[in-house]
Amino acid sequence: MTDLPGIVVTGASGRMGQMLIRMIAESGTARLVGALERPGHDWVGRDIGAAMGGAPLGVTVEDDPLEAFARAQAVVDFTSPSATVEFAGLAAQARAVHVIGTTGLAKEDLDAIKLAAHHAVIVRAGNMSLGVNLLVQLTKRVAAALDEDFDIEVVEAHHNRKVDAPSGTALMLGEAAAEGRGVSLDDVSDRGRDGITGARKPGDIGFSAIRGGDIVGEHDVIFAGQGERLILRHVASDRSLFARGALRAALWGQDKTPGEYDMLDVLGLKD
Ligand SMILES: NC(=O)C1=CN([C@@H]2O[C@H](COP(=O)(O)OP(=O)(O)OC[C@H]3O[C@@H](n4cnc5c(N)ncnc54)[C@H](O)[C@@H]3O)[C@@H](O)[C@H]2O)C=CC1
Ligand SMILES: O=C(O)C1=N[C@H](C(=O)O)C[C@H](O)C1
Repeated sequence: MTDLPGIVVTGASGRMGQMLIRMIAESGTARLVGALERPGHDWVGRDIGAAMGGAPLGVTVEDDPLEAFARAQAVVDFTSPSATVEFAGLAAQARAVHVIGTTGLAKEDLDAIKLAAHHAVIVRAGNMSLGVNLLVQLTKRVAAALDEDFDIEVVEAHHNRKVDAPSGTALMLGEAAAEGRGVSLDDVSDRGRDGITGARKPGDIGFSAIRGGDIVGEHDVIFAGQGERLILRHVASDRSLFARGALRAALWGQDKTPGEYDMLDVLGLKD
C-alpha cells in the first residue's frame, strides 16, 4: 500500500478538490498524502474527510505548499491561476508530477509553467475528460477538411460559479480548429460581440459563453455553411470524469521525463 504514489490535492474544499479527494481515497492506485487550502480557509487544521462531512481520512488540511509537496509524488491542482503558478515552481522543486486543471491562465502564467516544466513533469489540460480530448482531435480534422465557407463558432455553457470565460475547454477547441486551418488562434479569435459589431469576418473563430445554475460543462463546435451546419458536441453531466482523468495523469506522469504534457499524451491520442 505504501508503494502507491502519494498525491497532494490543492484547493481541497473546492468542487474539484472534494471530488478528487474522494476518488483518490477510494482508488487503490494512489495514496492521499495531503490536502491543501489557502491560508485563512476555515478547513485548515481539520481532517479533510470530516470537513467534507464524511468519515475521517487521517489527512489534515494544511496551508503550506512547500511542506505538503515534500511528501508528494504528484500534486493535483484545480485552483486559481496565481496559486497554480506558485505551485508549479514548488512542485518542480519537490520533483513531483504537477497535474494542472486550472483554467483562465494568462500568457505570463503559461510562460512560468513552461519554465517549471524544465525540472519536473507537468500535465496541463483545460479539460481532463476522454470525450473532450477526442472532440479536440475531431475538431482539428473537420476544420482542416472545411474551408472558410464554413464559419466556426465555439459555444460553451457552465454553472453560475465559474469565474473565467471562454472556458479552458472552449480555448482548447478553438486552438484545435485554428491548427486544423493552419492559422494562429490569436489572429482569428472573435470574442464578446456586443452592439454594432459589423458583419462576421470570414475565417474568424467565434466564442460565446453561457453561465447558469449547476451546468457541469457543455461545449459545441459549430461549422456553419450555406444550407448546412455541422455541430460537434460534448456534454459533461458529472465532475468525476475530470477527476478520473486527473488521477490517470498523475499516475501516467510517474515515469516520464521532465516536460510539459497534455491529456492527449496521457490518453495516447496525439497525431
Ligand atoms: N481541466 C479540467 O478538466 C477542469 C478544470 N476546472 C478548473 O479548475 C479550477 C477550479 O474549479 P472548481 O473546483 O470548480 O473551483 P472552486 O472555486 O470550487 O475551487 C477552487 C479551490 O481552490 C482553493 N484555492 C485558491 N487559492 C488557493 C491556494 N493558494 N492554496 C490552496 N487552495 C487554494 C479555493 O479556496 C477553492 O477551494 C477552475 O479554474 C476550473 O475552470 C474545473 C473542472 C474541470
Ligand atoms: O469550471 C468548470 O467547472 C470547468 N472548467 C473547465 C473549463 O474551463 O473548460 C472544464 C470543465 O468544462 C468544467
